[in-house]
Amino acid sequence: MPGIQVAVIAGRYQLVELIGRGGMGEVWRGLDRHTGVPVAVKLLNPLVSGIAAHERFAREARAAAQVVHPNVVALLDVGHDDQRRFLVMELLTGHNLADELAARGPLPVPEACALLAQAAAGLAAAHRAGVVHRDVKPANLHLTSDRTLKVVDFGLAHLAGEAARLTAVGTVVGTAAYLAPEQIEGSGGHACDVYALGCVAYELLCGQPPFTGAAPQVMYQHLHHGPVPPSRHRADIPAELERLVMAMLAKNPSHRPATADQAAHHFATYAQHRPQGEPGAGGGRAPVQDGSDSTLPVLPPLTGSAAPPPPNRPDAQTTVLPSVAGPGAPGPGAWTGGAPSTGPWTGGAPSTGHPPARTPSPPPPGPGLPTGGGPLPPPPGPGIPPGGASRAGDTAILEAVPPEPPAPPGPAMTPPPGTDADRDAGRRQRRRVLLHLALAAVGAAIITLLSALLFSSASDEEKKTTTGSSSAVGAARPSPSTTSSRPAARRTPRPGATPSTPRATSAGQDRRTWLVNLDQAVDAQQRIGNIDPDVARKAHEKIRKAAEKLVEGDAEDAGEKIEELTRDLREAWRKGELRDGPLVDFLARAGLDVTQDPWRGRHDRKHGPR
Ligand SMILES: Nc1ncnc2c1ncn2[C@@H]1O[C@H](COP(=O)(O)OP(=O)(O)OP(=O)(O)O)[C@@H](O)[C@H]1O
Repeated sequence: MPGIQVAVIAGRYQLVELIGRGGMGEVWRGLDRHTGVPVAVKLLNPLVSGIAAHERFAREARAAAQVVHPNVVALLDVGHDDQRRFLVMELLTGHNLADELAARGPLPVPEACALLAQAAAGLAAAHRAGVVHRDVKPANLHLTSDRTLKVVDFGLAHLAGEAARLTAVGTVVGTAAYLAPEQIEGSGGHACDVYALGCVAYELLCGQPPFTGAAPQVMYQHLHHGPVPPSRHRADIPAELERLVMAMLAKNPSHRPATADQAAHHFATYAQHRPQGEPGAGGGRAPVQDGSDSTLPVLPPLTGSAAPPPPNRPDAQTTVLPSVAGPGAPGPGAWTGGAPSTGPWTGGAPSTGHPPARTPSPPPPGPGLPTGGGPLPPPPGPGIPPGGASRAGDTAILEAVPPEPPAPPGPAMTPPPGTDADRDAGRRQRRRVLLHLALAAVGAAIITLLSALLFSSASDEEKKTTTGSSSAVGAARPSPSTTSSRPAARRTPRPGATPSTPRATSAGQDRRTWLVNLDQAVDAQQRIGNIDPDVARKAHEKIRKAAEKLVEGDAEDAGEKIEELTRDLREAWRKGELRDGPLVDFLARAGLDVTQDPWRGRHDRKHGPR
């Protein structure tokens, strides 16, 4: 990492060997000189990290500090040394479950269940401490060399009582393949983690997560499709285990196991399961937890069906995605409250493979509230790798709901046509799509207003001499009809149009969240490589300065910083140092199209885009 000159952090932690690099910095094998104990030291890289990364780092420390459990990585110390923030954790040996899956494919049922029991136990401990992980996926489940599973990476966690969320208005963080429906809609509590663990269970058993494909399609499926029952992938899955996994994947959070402890308890039971005729299959450790449900399920005879070959599993990377609902995760009381009386888990209904009926979506925020919603439907999103469709695990800033439904679901997921229930379901689904589109349109207008607020504070002189970015804000505001068309990115701003300034006065926080979004868009652009590193570094720097100005209460200076940034990026685009990607789209959606010279139209680049 640039800037690391010394091998000892805070006079105590000796850096011995680099273990790996993540999105926020580096993790080193280290030695605590005071105790002689080997440790892992995570260092935030100040050069590549923006304000969102700083928040994420701090959040990881706060969340991990509150959870003490054998199935959760232990946080030992936190601090900063010169300019570098650091975390000290217990040093984990082994590898993560994503690597395990890649090496071995689907795991034997008892072994998968033993691991899932441990993961659920760790998550249950987090939930008891008021922490929701929100990014449960195989890569964040670490398997030590003695087969103890540890939940790691609380960088996206939500902490009880926390007022502000890390994610900006209109975004949801997580990894598309493991996102609960309510998380996609911008809300959710610990049931999100239960759902995500259900996705992991599915993947460990079937070799692929329940939904695959491009990220928008995967999110659409999380919202609207039922998963293919695991027994269609492999024959040796006990029916009760299938029922548990399908229940964890219920669209309605109240139809899932009420606690992660319950799931842990049942997985631990299935870990003891021995298929008939198979002596003592190895299951690894499966600690029985202090779950509230003491009724052990009876394992039924094995079912049998042909197992189709699993398609490619998408890489699962943490993603920043626009949500379709407003900010703020509801407290546990909003969606828990005891075992539900209906639903696939507690109601005793046989697993049919049909998605359970959705409860109404979380109510949209009232007027005036900062609502979410990606401003516009996805062009192929920023996460789309050059020359191909985006995948569920790709880094992306995408609409939560794709403008067009993906390929029709298979027969196991679709109720037979013609019944009243089907027609009702169809009507419900159409209403949901319309609601999502409407929310997306509202989100588009609001994010534009936020940027208008930010930029309208620039001085008149500045407005005259800039390339018209302020003017472009008002001119390029999307209308609701644009929700199903191409983004504003390719629309020419009208020079001279004036931005409209909303009367809302909670603009400080809104501007700040807009900046966080912008900062994340720079990160996302960097990940796909379509920005010169120096341009990216300067962009982060300007955003950070703008954020500082906002904190100081100087919105005008903050606006000037962003105007400068817009000019820099226009120039970078012209020189070929910035190409299509999440940052360009993000700015375009805010009415700041850096691909256009507002006076002459689209720039001619000196160099081709790719
Ligand atoms: N406590 C630990 N002990 C040993 N290795 C660790 C520990 N924590 C993280 N690592 C390893 O260090 C590497 C970097 O981890 P880090 O959490 O920074 O990034 P990541 O999880 O890969 O990405 P991101 O944080 O952006 O999601 C990974 O290979 C991870 O397995």
